[in-house]
Amino acid sequence: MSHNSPWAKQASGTPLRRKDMSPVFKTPMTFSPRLAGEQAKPSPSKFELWKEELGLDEDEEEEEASSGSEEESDKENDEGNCSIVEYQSLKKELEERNQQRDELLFRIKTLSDKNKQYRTRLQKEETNKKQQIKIMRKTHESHLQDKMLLISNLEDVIQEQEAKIMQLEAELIGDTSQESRRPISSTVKLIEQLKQHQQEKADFMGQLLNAQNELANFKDSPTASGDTLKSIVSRLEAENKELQEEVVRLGSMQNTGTTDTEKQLQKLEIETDQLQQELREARNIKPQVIREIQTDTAQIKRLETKIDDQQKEIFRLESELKSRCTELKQAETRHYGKLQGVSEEKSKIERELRQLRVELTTLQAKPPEVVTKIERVEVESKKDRISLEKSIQDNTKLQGELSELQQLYKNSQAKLVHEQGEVKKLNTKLDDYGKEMQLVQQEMEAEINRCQQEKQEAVLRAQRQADQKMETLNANFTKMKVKLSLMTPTMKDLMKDYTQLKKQCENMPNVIKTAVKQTTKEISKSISDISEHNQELVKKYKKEMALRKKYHNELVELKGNIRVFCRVRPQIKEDGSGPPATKAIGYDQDDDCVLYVANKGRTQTFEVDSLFTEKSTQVQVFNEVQPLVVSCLDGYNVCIFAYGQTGSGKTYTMEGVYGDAGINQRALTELFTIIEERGVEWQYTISVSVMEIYNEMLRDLLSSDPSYKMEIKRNQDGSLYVPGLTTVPVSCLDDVNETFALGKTNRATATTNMNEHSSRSHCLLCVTVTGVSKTTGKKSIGKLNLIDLAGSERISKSGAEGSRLKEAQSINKSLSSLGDVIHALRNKQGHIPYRNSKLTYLLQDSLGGDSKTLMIVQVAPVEKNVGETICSLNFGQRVRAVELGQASKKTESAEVTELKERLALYEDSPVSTLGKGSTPSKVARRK
Ligand SMILES: Nc1ncnc2c1ncn2[C@@H]1O[C@H](COP(=O)(O)OP(=O)(O)OP(=O)(O)O)[C@@H](O)[C@H]1O
Repeated sequence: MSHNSPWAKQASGTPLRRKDMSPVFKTPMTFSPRLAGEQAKPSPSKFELWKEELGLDEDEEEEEASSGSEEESDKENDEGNCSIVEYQSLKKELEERNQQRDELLFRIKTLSDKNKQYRTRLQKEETNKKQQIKIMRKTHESHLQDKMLLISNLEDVIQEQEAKIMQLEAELIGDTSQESRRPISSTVKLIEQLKQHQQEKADFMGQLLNAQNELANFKDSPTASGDTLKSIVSRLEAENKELQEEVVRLGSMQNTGTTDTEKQLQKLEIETDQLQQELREARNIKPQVIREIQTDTAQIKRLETKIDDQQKEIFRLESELKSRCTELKQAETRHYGKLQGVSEEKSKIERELRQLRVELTTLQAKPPEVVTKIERVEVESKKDRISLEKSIQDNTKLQGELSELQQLYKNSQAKLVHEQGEVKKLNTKLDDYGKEMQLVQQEMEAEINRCQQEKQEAVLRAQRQADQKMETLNANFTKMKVKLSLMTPTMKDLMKDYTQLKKQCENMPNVIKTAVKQTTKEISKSISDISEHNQELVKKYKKEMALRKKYHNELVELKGNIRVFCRVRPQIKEDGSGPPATKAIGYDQDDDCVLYVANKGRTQTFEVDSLFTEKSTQVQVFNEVQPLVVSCLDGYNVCIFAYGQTGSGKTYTMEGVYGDAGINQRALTELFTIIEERGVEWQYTISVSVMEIYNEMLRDLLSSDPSYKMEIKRNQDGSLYVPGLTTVPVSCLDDVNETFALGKTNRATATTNMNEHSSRSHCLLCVTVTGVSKTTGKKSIGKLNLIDLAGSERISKSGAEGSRLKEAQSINKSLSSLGDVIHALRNKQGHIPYRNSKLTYLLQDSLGGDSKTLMIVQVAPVEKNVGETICSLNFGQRVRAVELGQASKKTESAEVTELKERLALYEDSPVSTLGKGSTPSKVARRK
């Protein structure tokens, strides 16, 4: 953060006023006059400020408030306009300031971009530097490789020297005798060879030192790779070993030489040890160096310090070198001393030699023992000379070594200076970049400071303008206040009104609550009234419905309509499951004679005379048909037949199941009960006959030969009868059950598959009730036909073939004949086609005569039977429209009966018919 920042000022101990800190774009409307240092004045209300901001005309306000003078209003108007103009100019200025601020921000952004560019350049320079270091490292490596080559060359030279030494040794050992002959020349040769060896050794040492320096340099160089360092160290070790061996070898060679050389060798050995020590140190430093290599470029600084260390090391080496030079000088002086000693000895020996020569001459005459002595002395003097020469050679060699070492030192120093120069260059570059950065930063800071100053100035200017604005506003406010004082009486009135209204408003929730309560009460009361009314209406409706039914029944009675009941059987397991087994029949809640059938998304409504749902019991069904059944006791012909598709429950309704009897059994039971009740006045006889129509063949199921085809005949009075039909008198329920059982047995013997057969034939139970009044002798003959029709079935749907097809065709024929008859009756046609089928022909009396007829339409409740259900119900609707005319009782007086009996006897005609009302006790003809 720059020190020019306003926050910096605040921190320095002179706290900034809030006013100074407010942003340029602060709305003057929200500025507090107290903060502006103005005299305390009542602050304008929000409403006034809002008006001011919107620039509402003062004039308008005045017009609304009071009828003030026009002059005053004009003045105010001008002032208002003035303030708007000022406000707009302030706004413009603010916008300009904002633009300036944006420009400044843009400039700051460009500066920061520049800064980024500089940074990237710096990074580039750094990478260049790194590359330079890499290149340097590579050159070092190449240097090292050169050195290695040199070492290998030296090795070759050593080998050559070794060969030479070997030769010399051989010469020394093998040719002692020759040497004795040419003592002086061989000694000189040996000395020369030794000198050569020493020079070579010095060369090696020089090389070794070079290698050592290189190693030291390399050790300090952070750029050398760990692996190469490792290999170089190992190579140097090997070289060192070889050199040591060489030294040992040379030592052994010189073993025969002077003790000075031995000392020299010892010194060299010490040096070698030192070198080894240094090598070990280098090896110890090696991992550290590797770690240093692995660090990043930030270690450049460390490198610098290392360079310093190197310099120190160089100084140390210099001092070491110096000490070695002094040592060498000392050795030289020692050598000179020794040489002097040797020369003195030589002169002494020469002297002695001369003496000895003299002696020799004197002794030449003496025995050969003296000659050999002379020779020995000669040899000894030669040896001394050789050692002297050797020492001189050593000395010159050591001087050569020294000069080489100095040269090497100079070279390494020059290198060091060059590298230091490089580092300095890089440092200066870095300094330059730093300076550049500082300059940029300074520029930026100056820019930021300038911007902040401008900002502050703008804020101050805005502040001043806001103050001015506030002054005008305050003036306006005072004027407004005056106006307000003028307005006070009206305001008071208004306030009164307001308080009254407020009170009213406060009371409003209670008023509303009470009103709501009252209304709720009223509503609930009216609802209860309505529900009561509704209940009453429902009652009335039901009453009406009952009445309607009653009247309808009466009407039906009068008109002789065929009654149509409907029974919906419950769902059974044969219906299956899934969508086809869903229920498709619904009922009306209020009207128990209406049912709905859902078919393909549409609902069809059917009305019947009585409806029995799935829940209806056999008892309920019988209770409904009971009056009809009982009417046969009064001499009426009654016909009840069940119609419907296969499996819709016709047999269940008519015959019932074990333990839950159907209409047939219950009807007879009921008849017996009533007969018993009427037993005082009436004497009744009941006879039954059971028939079936199968494939348009009429069969007597109580006959001994049930397969015999029966015929239907007409009496002279027009009534129908079946000649030879078996009629069985029944007087109790057991008789009835026995008769039914016989009928069933005969039905079973007539076919191999009873069940199939039973559903494929129409079954008729004919009950004849004859009653005679015990008092008047009046006779009544009533007939009750209970018919279980075969199931209607669509051939295409059932896919019937063969005998099944024939059955279906005959059933459909008889049922369609029934339909035709119903159609003709309904349309009151002249000709009714009864004779089209056995069924219609047999039912002629019941359908067309004066009988009471009831059809029970049986339907299955599930979706898959909807088509058949609708067909059956449609048929029921047509049947229901048929008017047969009022049924009449079949009664005759005692005289008529007597006459009839006489006539019968006269005619001697057999009387055992269905239609004639013959005595049921009579046994069938064929029996
Ligand atoms: N109201 C009912 N309650 C209980 N089960 C019933 C009812 N109506 C019919 N069923 C059962 O439905 C099945 C078929 O009934 P039923 O044999 O009476 O039909 P159907 O119309 O006489 O057939 P078909 O024309 O083939 O002779 C039977 O198992 C029967 O017990």
